[in-house]
Amino acid sequence: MTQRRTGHVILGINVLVLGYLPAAWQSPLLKKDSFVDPGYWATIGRIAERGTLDAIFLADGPLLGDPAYDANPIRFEPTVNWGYVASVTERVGLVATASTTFNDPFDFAERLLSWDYLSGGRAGWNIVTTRGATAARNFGLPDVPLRDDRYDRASEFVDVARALWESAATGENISHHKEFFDIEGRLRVPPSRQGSPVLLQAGGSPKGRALAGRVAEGVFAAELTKTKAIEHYRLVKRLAQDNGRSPDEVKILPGLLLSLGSTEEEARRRSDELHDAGPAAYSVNWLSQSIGYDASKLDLDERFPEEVLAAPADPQTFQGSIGFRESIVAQIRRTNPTVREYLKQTRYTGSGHAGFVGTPEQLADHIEDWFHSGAIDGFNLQPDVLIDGLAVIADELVPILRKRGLYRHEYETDTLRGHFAAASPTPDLN
Ligand SMILES: Cc1cc2nc3c(=O)[nH]c(=O)nc-3n(C[C@H](O)[C@H](O)[C@H](O)COP(=O)(O)O)c2cc1C
Repeated sequence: MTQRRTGHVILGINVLVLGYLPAAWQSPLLKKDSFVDPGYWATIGRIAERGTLDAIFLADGPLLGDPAYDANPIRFEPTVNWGYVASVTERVGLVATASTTFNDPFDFAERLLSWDYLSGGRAGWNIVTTRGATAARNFGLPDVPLRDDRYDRASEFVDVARALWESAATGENISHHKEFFDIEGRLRVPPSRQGSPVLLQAGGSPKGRALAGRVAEGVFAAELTKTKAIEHYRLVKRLAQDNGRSPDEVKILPGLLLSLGSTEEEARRRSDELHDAGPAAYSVNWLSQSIGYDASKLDLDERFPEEVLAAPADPQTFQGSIGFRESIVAQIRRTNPTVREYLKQTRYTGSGHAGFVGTPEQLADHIEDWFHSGAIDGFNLQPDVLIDGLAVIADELVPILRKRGLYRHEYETDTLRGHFAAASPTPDLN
């Protein structure tokens, strides 16, 4: 697909609190308590809005993260965090990740619609099913339910939430009696300016993609190569069509890890310095939990054994994300590195998500290429250190994209759903 597309890309920021690299907290621009400082969060919201960005995201799980592979183990609950940021911004969309495994749909639908209403119709929900026993133990379970069961509940959960949001508009009770939930009633909250929150989805297993095709208006994806990204882009858009929807109704937004500098050398130096300032075992631990194999047992100077790359012994009980795992394994198979080479490589190309190290001009080239190749509708950008990385996006990348006709000059709408609808339509899928 090489046709030139009309319209503009979508730009989201997965904030990851202080940034995606574990050394982000060492930035001289931060205070020791920035991650919980309302002033920090107001600044992030305002910089995003200065760049007329579409949305800021918060990835999340209901647990204290493990610093061995989680750069930001402590976070506020996302809807509350964004509720505060909504009060100091006007246009930027705000996306909160929340679990369908560990929430109650009535309570959650009411909380989300309340927040959506109060933000002026800027709320989005990133639907996830949560991985890992640590989260499960916070809810009285020894481990999370099996993946397919989690997605069955997710599917019904989303149906209930949507029906309840509908009830806010019609004033009629819903009567839902199915496998997971029994609900007779309606919400007391009024519909928001955009009707109800925008639905996003993250998770690339077959059931994850099926859910996206059926209900999601945006997908937060993990793509390491353009070829795979194009394949998955077309797959999810087709799934939407199979559900009687227009492919435009679901926007595909892979994550992209960023280290930016005013020259390529400066960007590489920044990336190297930040990586070197983080815990030595971080990338090995990250890889281990992402592929479901203890990578510290691998010989650093050997290539990855086939048994590590083959499908996880049991995809149902494998704790990580199938979507992430697939994209990492595809990358390893493509470049066939030793373990040491892979860990070095991922400094610049990303681990799970693709990575980009370079200048804002080069980043604009990359976005333009993937956009016109039909691989993305936009990116969910993930700066190494958020506070200055975000400023470079707003003040340097965005003006370049504008000059190239790839981004709008001002907000065209004031709701998140409006921002998505105003972006580029899907190119011809045939
Ligand atoms: C790009 C991407 C981002 C994700 N972000 C989160 C997240 O923030 N919180 C979470 O619980 N799960 C997240 N997940 C999805 C989970 O890992 C998911 O809850 C579950 O394990 C199923 O994922 P799967 O369909 O890829 O196997 C993400 C998945 C992908 C591919």
